[in-house]
Amino acid sequence: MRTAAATAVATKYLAPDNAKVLAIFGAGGQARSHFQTMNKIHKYEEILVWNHTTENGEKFCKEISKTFKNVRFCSNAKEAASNADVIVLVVSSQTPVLKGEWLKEGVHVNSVGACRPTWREMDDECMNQCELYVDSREGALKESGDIIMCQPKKLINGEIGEVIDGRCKVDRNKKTIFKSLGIAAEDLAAGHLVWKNLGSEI
Ligand SMILES: NC(=O)C1=CN([C@@H]2O[C@H](COP(=O)(O)OP(=O)(O)OC[C@H]3O[C@@H](n4cnc5c(N)ncnc54)[C@H](OP(=O)(O)O)[C@@H]3O)[C@@H](O)[C@H]2O)C=CC1
Ligand SMILES: O=C(O)C1=NCCCC1
Repeated sequence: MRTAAATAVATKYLAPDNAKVLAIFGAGGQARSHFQTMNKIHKYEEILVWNHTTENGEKFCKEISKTFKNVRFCSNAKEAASNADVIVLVVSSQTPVLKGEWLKEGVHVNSVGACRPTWREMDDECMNQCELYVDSREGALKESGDIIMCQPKKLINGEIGEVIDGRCKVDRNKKTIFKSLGIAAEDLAAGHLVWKNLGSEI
């Protein structure tokens, strides 16, 4: 849940205000926790789901349709991506599942998978079309295959903490990526919340 909460915070600061369509790529544990947190940031009118196996994608859609009616499985990744204002990539892929040629103007992409230096989930065109924000510069330059392998070399616009505290200005009309790898501050914040809510139980 702390990973999905971090994505939701990044989306609050980077996505267009009037985001109406959310695309989720993937149908595993992270897809489920992201479905819960992303709905707290925008009132989406439609959710599009793409997964590399149709069976698991349709199962995930059926599950979330109990609480969100307008959800649709797309067997074609381009269809999901090209209609979305916000995209969440939560796949265990080693090669790109998202192409830059599919992206809408102003789209915000949350890249949560591809957490190893040799793994990709976005192609070079996607990387090069977007302004790039990360949770940690140090982590991103060591762990993100999408950043390490991108040609030409991709510059990082800022850390999300710098956006939140005002040191880094964002143009929400531009296409943006938040590259998430997970940082200790997220674990500390999650642990603190658990501790606070345990109250007199401990
Ligand atoms: N940034 C961060 O802080 C964190 C990142 N992660 C990363 O997020 C990703 C998803 O995690 P999680 O949901 O827990 O994992 P799950 O195993 O629960 O789900 C993985 C998803 O990826 C799909 N998938 C598997 N192989 C491929 C492939 N080759 N191409 C495209 N899709 C594929 C699976 O489809 P199917 O089941 O149908 O095969 C499934 O939808 C992982 O890469 C994980 O490392 C996880 C936690 C924190
Ligand atoms: O922060 C985490 O937790 C993880 N980050 C990337 C790989 C999976 C777990």
